[in-house]
Amino acid sequence: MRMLEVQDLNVRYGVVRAVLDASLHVDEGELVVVVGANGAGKSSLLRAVVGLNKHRGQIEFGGRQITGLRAEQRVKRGLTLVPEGRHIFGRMSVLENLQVAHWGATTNLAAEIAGVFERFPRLEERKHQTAATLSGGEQQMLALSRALIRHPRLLMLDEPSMGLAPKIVAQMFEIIEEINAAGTSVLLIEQNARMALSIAHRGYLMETGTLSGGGDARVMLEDERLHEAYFGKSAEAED
Ligand SMILES: Nc1ncnc2c1ncn2[C@@H]1O[C@H](COP(=O)(O)OP(=O)(O)OP(=O)(O)O)[C@@H](O)[C@H]1O
Repeated sequence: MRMLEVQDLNVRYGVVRAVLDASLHVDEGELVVVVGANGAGKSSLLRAVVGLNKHRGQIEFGGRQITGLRAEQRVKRGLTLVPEGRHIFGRMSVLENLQVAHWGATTNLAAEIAGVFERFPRLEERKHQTAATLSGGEQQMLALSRALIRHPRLLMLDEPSMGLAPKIVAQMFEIIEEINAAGTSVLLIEQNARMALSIAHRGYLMETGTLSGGGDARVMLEDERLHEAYFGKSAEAED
């Protein structure tokens, strides 16, 4: 079943056309990645899908049009974005961040928090620590947990590897793969193209606002044309 279907999406900021007629889809259970350079329009695409950017085009989620819905209505339907820069509440503790993320949900808070701590024991050790004092990797775990505590149907992640050490990046990708294997559909946006494609089912390439590809991620990994432009940096990081 189609989880997300985006057709002819356009985002512009004044005269800057950040996303040009972009079409993509994510099927239920899929892990799909959009790779591309800095400024290619990847964040603008995700922000439009969740309703944070003005946009033109069609967006269907779970078989229903969501194009006219506001961001909070889209989130209620199960669409969640973990934005670049993480967006956690720095002055609140880990526990408080999780409590706030759960507001309005009908599930049992204690059970949900226990679930988070089972997945991320590191967060339990630091549950009373102020979020701003966590390491980059721990902050990313907290941001992910804040999204997962609401059991999204589609988890969208904007550059989860940003600013993290290579070892932590590898852990983060493992966690994303696990979340997807446990049944959550994932749309991931990454500059770390090699690693992202190595965990994805399918991949798209974004270049100056234009989206292409959409095929098997393993085939993209072997595509010579992508090697020089997009895999160099991640190859260095692995050395
Ligand atoms: N609020 C804004 N106002 C004006 N221009 C913007 C705004 N946000 C983004 N842009 C421009 O739109 C283009 C796409 O930016 P976007 O952040 O979507 O790219 P990206 O692929 O996510 O890049 P990065 O990985 O650097 O975040 C860029 O040229 C950027 O300068």
